[in-house]
Amino acid sequence: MTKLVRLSSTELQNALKVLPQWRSVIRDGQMDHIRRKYQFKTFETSWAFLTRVAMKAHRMGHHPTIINNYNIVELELTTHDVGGISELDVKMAKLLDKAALEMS
Ligand SMILES: C[C@H](O)[C@H](O)[C@H]1CNC2=NC(N)=NC(=O)C2=N1
Repeated sequence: MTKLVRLSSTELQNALKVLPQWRSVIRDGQMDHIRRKYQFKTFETSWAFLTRVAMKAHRMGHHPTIINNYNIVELELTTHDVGGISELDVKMAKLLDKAALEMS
């Protein structure tokens, strides 16, 4: 794995062009994490998705913050080691969107 670096605002905005449902969240004046809300048909489908999220997180050693409310799942991604958002967050967001699409 290449060394992770914090993405600049421009780099992140470019990366999010292919992740239109993800938003960057500013905290203390700088980009802190990216987040996305998913809505599934049922509670069970939400948890089928979250099972896949958990397996990907375990494999990648990268763990989203997970909020679940029945059929709504909200995920947040940040890279603590760089104090912001890195390529790893963007890579994981793409993988999670692919998994969610397969669950729809
Ligand atoms: C030591 C361990 O691999 C690191 O702390 C990992 C764990 N999971 C992680 N998950 C996320 N989202 N960001 C991180 O920076 C991170 N770091």
